[in-house]
Amino acid sequence: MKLLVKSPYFGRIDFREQGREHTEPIYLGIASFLDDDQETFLVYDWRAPVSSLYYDGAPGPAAYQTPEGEMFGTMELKRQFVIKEGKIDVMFDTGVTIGDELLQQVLSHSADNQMKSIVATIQREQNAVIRNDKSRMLVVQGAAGSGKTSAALQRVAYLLYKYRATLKADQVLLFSPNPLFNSYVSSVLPELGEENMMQTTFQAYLAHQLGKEFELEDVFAQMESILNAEEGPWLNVKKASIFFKSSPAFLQIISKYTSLLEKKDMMFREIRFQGRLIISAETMKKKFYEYDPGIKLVNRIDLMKQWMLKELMTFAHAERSAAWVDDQIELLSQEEYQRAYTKIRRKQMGTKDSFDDHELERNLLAKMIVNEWLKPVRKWIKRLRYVDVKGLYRELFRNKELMLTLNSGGDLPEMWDQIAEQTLLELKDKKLSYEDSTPYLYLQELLKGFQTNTLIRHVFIDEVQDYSPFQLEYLKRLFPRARMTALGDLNQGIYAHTDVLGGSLESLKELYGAGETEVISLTKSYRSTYEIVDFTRSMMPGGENIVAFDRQGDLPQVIMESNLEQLHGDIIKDIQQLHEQGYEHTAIICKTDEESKRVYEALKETLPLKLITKTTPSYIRGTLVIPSYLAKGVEFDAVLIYNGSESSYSRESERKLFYTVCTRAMHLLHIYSLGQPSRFITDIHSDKYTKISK
Ligand SMILES: Nc1ncnc2c1ncn2[C@@H]1O[C@H](COP(=O)(O)OP(=O)(O)OP(=O)(O)O)[C@@H](O)[C@H]1O
Repeated sequence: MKLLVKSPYFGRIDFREQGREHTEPIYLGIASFLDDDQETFLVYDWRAPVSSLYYDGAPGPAAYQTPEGEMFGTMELKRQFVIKEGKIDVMFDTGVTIGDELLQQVLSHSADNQMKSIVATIQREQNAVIRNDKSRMLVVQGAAGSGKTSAALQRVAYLLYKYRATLKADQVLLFSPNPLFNSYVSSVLPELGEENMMQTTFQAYLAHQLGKEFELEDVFAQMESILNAEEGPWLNVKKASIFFKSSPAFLQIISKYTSLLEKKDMMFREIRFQGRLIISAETMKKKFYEYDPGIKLVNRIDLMKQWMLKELMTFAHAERSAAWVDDQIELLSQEEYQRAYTKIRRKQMGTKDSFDDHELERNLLAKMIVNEWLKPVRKWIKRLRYVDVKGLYRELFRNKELMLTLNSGGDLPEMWDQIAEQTLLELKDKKLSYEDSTPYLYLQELLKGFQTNTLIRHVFIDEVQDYSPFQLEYLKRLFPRARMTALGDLNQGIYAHTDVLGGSLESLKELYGAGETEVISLTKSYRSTYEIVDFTRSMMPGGENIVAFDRQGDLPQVIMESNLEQLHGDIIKDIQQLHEQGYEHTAIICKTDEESKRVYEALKETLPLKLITKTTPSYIRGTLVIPSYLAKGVEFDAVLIYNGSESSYSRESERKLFYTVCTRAMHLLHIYSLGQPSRFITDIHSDKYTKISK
């Protein structure tokens, strides 16, 4: 209710139902508002069935879906309002779906460090994304700035409204590209009067599962090492390794591997206590293969747990008479002894044992001490740590024959020996690279049982092009009861593994099957001015399909600098001018974290800069210095590319990265270049940008 005080509604449609004389004015707002009679709607929630008329239809014959079926009639008026502090600011009558005037107004505003809701100006194709609730998997492929994230968030609000009796905000989970992005989008749902959905990153999930055992490389560290690497053997091996380990083929290999392990070659970790062997790996292996081969691998491993706990009990029993136990009893302080005494008495209550007998007392204390000392071992067994996942994963890279068999005789990557060597070295150091983390986790779960989450009903994956097929398959298994909404843009696939998606998000259909998947394309770009979209789309093959929203601005500038001092001087002047012109939320986008830090250090005395790193908790309003890959998903009034030179952006694999950073600009794009500009720029027709040589 409070939400409506300042701005009670943003739209009005006059609708006459078929066969009726009376035309009803329908006001739309971010929530419903009823008259005192509690029956008459004065304002309809934007998510109500009738509200879809506003988003989908133009004046004339119109229809909308109701739970009882389709309602036909005529829309006689469609009006848009901007109401601020309870006063009508502007008002338009529109003929087309949603008039461009209001959108023009909204899009000309300044950028912010937090995303805004778009309910007043949702476009028809975005509405289709928001209200889609039929398919198990909804794939949204959309150009940069086409409103994918916006549509996703309004969709969450829509689902929470439509299924309010059964769906709660904590049953909806959004996977964001990075933790910063979580903060960027976290204001939208509260602005719409809804509780926020759960948010996480894939990295956070990996860290939760594997972070204790390994030093994990995160995706940003992987990116940083690739971007900073010189062309050469290391880079080639790394790329080949990423490509292979992210592919569906490797997923198959791991599945086959576990089938093979059902028959032979399982590996276990022996159990020792105080340096003494309790159960050897060989004994465990023997036991494992003694179970009925018809029993599934995971279940056999679980059966082993019971057996091992029993073995441990036998061991514990015998251990009570060991000399070290007597030593420990001697070492008990008066206080500990008293505590033990009370504890044992409590346990012994009602039995005939008493603490009066000296031998019995010793036995009871011994039992307690041994149990206490063996607690970690018991926990270790209960957590199935005896399964040697690391050894088994290592084996895949140590044993080429095995790998070839699992790959069904297919070719391994050309640089297999180097890939294997590199992987083994890292494992030895207890390190797990980003490309190994999901496969490793997958193997672990196949062996120990999948930890599924059945609470979550809707999973949203933003920037889905940044996930490997392997990771997506993994998420599908992790959330067996959830529907999935995947939003992405292949042109922004900036990570090395993203090529694996094979050039089309259509391949995502394979995840749940074409019958259960719907793909919606958003081709119109709203974020940037016409000039910026026209420039950036020229960088990408197929970019001509991106439609620019007609909001005029300056041509992008490409400023060629001959030395560092001059570059820095011009950037300082530029930022100062932008501030004077009222552009407050701007970014100097660098290629890497390393470069960002250098630029920040060089300019921070003169400019009020904020450095963004992967550990920064939230985006701040102001002038940011930010590495390319952390600028994903967000936007700025003006973007200054720190060095868009040929020496900095020349690898074909960096084209998408360059495109992604340039598309972060809403109103102005200034690309600085130390020396010759990147080929990604010079390939573009020169009338699409202003070239300035300093
Ligand atoms: N219908 C709309 N009405 C008003 N603003 C909109 C609309 N659609 C998109 N926008 C604006 O366009 C900008 C880009 O939207 P959004 O970030 O959702 O796009 P995206 O497709 O996720 O972009 P990218 O893939 O480049 O990160 C935002 O400022 C958003 O508010």
